[in-house]
Amino acid sequence: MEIKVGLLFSLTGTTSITEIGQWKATKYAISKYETQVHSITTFTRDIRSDPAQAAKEAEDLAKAGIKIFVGCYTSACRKAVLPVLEKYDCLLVYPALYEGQECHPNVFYTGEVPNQQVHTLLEYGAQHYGKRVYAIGTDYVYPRETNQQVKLFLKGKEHSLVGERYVPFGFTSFYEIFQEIVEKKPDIIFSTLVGKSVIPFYQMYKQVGLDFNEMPIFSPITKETEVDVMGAEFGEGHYSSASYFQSIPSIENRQFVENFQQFAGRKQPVSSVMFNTYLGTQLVLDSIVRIETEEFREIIYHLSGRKYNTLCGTIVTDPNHRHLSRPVKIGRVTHEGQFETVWDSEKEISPQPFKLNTISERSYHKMVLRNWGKVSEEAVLAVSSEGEIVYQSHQAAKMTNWMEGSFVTKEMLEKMKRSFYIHQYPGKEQNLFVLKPKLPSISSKSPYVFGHVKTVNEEYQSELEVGKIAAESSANVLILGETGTGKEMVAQAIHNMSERKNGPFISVNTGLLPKDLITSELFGYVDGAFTGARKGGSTGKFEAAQNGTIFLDEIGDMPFELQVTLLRAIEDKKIVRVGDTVERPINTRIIAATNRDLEEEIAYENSFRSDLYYRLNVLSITIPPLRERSEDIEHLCFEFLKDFQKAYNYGPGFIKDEALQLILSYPWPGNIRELRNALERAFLIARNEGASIDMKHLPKKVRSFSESKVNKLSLKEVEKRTIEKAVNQTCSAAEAASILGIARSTLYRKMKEYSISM
Ligand SMILES: Nc1ncnc2c1ncn2[C@@H]1O[C@H](COP(=O)(O)OP(=O)(O)OP(=O)(O)O)[C@@H](O)[C@H]1O
Repeated sequence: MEIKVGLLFSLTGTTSITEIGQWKATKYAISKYETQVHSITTFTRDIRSDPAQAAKEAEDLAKAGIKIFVGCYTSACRKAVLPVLEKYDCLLVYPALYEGQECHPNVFYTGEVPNQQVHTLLEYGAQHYGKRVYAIGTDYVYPRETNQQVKLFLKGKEHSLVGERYVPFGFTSFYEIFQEIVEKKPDIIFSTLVGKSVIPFYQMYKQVGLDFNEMPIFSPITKETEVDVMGAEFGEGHYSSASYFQSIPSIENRQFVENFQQFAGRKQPVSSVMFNTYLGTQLVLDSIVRIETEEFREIIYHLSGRKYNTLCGTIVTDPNHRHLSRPVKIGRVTHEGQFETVWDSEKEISPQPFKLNTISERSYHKMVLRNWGKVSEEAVLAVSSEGEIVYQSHQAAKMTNWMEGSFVTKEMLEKMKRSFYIHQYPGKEQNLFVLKPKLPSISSKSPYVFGHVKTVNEEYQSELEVGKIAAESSANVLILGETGTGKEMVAQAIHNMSERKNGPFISVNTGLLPKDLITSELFGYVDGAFTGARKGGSTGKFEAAQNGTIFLDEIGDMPFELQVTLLRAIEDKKIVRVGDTVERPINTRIIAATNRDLEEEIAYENSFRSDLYYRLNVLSITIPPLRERSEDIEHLCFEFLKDFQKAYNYGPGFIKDEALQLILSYPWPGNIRELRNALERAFLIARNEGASIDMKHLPKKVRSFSESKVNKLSLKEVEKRTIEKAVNQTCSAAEAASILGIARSTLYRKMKEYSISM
């Protein structure tokens, strides 16, 4: 008899580390039949961890007359080939542990289902480590579905899920997740990560200093193959469960491992996923040979209810849903990278692929929600009619700290209403909530006041404490902050609160002055000092600020060669007018400001004198940009509205909720100045209409911001890649900066931001 078998495995792609071993196991099982009278031809297709590729390859082979398939490790790939199996009357041996919830007539399932593998693991974890579980998984069907069952299981046992995170296929940067794990202090970590993400996850576990004796990882997936790739030192002490481990000490198993490694390569680890693949292939080939047909219904019928003695004990094919009853073991990784059995069911555990009272049955349009939640920065929450949280977008989880699967109590709802603006979209089976954080209202938290500057932001408040110290002394002050953050207002407040308050406050923007006029503006000049000089000469700003304060704005823009003159004046407390020889004493407090990073300029650009910097920077105040203190936006808006009402006699005193949300989420690159201007414009238009301020009154770039958020993210990505490319192509930062057309200091800053190294 001639048998053709299609092998659908990912020989490349993120899950290839597991699937290559499965592919070898299938070939090994088939090789056993090659000596018999039957000829078996295999057709291998690399499905590249990609469901669409799996469906395409399966269809191509099915069209060519292949009836028997083995493979499709991920549930996404399996689900993608089901229509092909139906259309061409084919059989798939699906040899991976999976989430259950399926009983397809064309599939023979030889992997473990959650009640066999996951529940046993969790039970063992609770008994030996504790009941608080943190779940981390790859973002696709198996982990999400498995965790739904984990939640049901935990709820029934009064255990708790303290964290639940999903990462995309191939994800590698787990640092932030480990920070969360450390914060939440679970007793065990339950991992359903698949593919290449498994390796950095276990490696980083060790690097961040976690202890497997305190908080081990329990994973139904991470087996001998993955431990081999990550290195035994990273796998050691963690747990998995399966029917089969390479370390099963029987003579038969040692023989099997020996023979298989002779076939597949000496170093090939053997895992349960591979054993299940070998077993499934062997059982199906046995049936075909016995009943002499490739007709899938006949094969299934022949397999149903059969009992087999295998290397891991007795296995029975369930006649109803074609999953296997089997014994299950829990193993802990030794320092040699093998599993030491710490628990053994000894008896078979029947498969229960269908959980009762499933959450997913109720989760209407869940996939749509999930996809939306991924691309959107909105905080989206779906709550079933019974009050269960059936879905949270990443943002929502971050904001609420709630868990999927938990129930919203009355208190939680109250708290939600206090903290968020809630847009509710009622559905048939569940309600959708979109949450937007409310800022603490002005009345509930009175702002910190420093002159005319008010803030509820704690970081800014502690900076302004330095302002109070400055007001009580005569020390020079350097104010740092982006344009429009209110540097001049802070300088004015320091002056007004100081003992010089009755003296003048003179503001000079050194950045705006023409280079050849800076000295005469600051220090004055005598008659005939230069062409065009006013008759009788003129006093400069320093003298004008006598007994008061001089505010030197944009000090970072002052030409390098003039900085020394300024330094001398500060050190000697004397000035000489241009064209004069007489030294005049000055009693002026200096407050300087800049939006540039002077330390970087000193270090990398050599465009600012360090001695001047240290003279000016006796006390420094850094004003956070508005995007980092969005809690200040609401009260600023209302202060501005009051100012405008006074200035224009009347006008709107309110901003509609939706417009306020937009204002709160916009990053305000021009800071308070931009906010004030935007609001003044909105005030005037709304005033004309006799209405409150609404979305339509805001400037277009503010209105279009929320739609462009996703693009903005990718712009950042593009920026990162461009810098990486320039850095990789060149040998020095100077060269890379010149290719990019940016200052070297900017390049260093960006490289730091994106963690790029030379
Ligand atoms: N705390 C505040 N409360 C109310 N208005 C403020 C506040 N801070 C700044 N503003 C307003 O924002 C605008 C910009 O402020 P200011 O000129 O002090 O900023 P700046 O940082 O010195 O700007 P630049 O860097 O461009 O010189 C002004 O209209 C000012 O009135």
